Amino acid sequence: MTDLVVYDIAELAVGPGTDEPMETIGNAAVAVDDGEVVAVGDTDGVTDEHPPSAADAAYDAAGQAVLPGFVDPHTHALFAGDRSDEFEAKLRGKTYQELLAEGGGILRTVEAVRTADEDTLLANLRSHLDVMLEHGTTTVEVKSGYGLDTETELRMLRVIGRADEQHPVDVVPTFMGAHAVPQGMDTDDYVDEVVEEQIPAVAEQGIAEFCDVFCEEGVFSVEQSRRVLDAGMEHGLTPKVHAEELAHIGGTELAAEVGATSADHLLHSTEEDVDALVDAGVVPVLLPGTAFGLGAEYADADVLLDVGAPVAIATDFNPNCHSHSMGFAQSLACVGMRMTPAEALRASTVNAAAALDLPARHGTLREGAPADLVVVDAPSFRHVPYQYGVNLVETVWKDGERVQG
Ligand SMILES: N=CN[C@@H](CCC(=O)O)C(=O)O
Ligand SMILES: [Zn+2]
Repeated sequence: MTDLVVYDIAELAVGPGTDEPMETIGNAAVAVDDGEVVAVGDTDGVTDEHPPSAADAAYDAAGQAVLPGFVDPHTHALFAGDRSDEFEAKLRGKTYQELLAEGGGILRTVEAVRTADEDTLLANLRSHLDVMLEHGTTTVEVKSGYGLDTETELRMLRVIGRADEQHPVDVVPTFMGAHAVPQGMDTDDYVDEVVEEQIPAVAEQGIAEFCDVFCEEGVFSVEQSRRVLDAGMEHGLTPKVHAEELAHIGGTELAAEVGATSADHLLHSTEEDVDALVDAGVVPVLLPGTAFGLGAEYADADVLLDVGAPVAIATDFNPNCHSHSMGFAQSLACVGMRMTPAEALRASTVNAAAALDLPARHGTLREGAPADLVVVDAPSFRHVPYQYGVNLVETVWKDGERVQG
């Protein structure tokens, strides 16, 4: 017995092809059993073997496209407070660094998160996950990093874990105690605290998978970042790096050196950095929404794509980049970084899954993949970036369960 058959799909995006970023099948169908894709192909072939009338559920997707659920591999989606006034300050010329130096930016969110109780934080995160799911995201990475002390960092990671249990969207937890330096504290002293107190406590509770660091001019140096990532690895946390966002200081090379799963931002990376990433198998995660919001130049996706790097994109959803939508990230990737819609979809699915070390087939709709399916009310995946500013997502299944629409 088949759990679900989606048939008459105008265009099914199955995953990367041998010679193309995204292989598609026209007039397609997909059959699902036990949360997994069990058959995919043209409608006649699939429905002969898995008749819609005999399935537990069937969906006629005539005129619509079906895509793998989006994987958003870089967010700071757990926060409290409101920083919309900083949006205006930045429009009047204030820089991100100036806001942080004045105790604004991340440090303002830290104040709000420290005083918020666990249930409030959970409600905040769940409401953001709802919006992400409405926009087709079925897996998201969420970082801590607005606590900057052991107690609050642990509280954030507990909330991230509870949200993962309660919400249909899969939530991947990343520890980011080294997101900023608490006000009035010496940076080296704070790195000592992250290394000696926060990381062991996080590891003991087993509540994070990755350890990330803001390797940036005026925040954590390469040396300080290396200490954090080394300590994380000693405690079983896989490294990720915020690299070359505001200036070039060597975060990309550090990511390559420690064998990070991903290096993220890369607005100021050089060609040598790109070679180092590719040689080390580090996934480059580009965050076009951040460049858009900062009014900065976009990352150079071409130089990465030209050497065959598995470019991923993410929303970077946070109070400084308030977008939940991977569709909007795709529009920006196309218009701002000249990626093709097929490259942008691949970057939002299979490559984004690689940025989270997810098992093979995640982010595809091939046989054996998790049945994370998104139906868009348009005839092709190309319409997702093309129709910017609207949400085309109509229906979403997560692990074969209908969770949206
Ligand atoms: N740049 C560092 N961290 C976040 C921003 C967090 C914030 O401003 O609250 C980022 O990746 O964009
Ligand atoms: Zn970030």
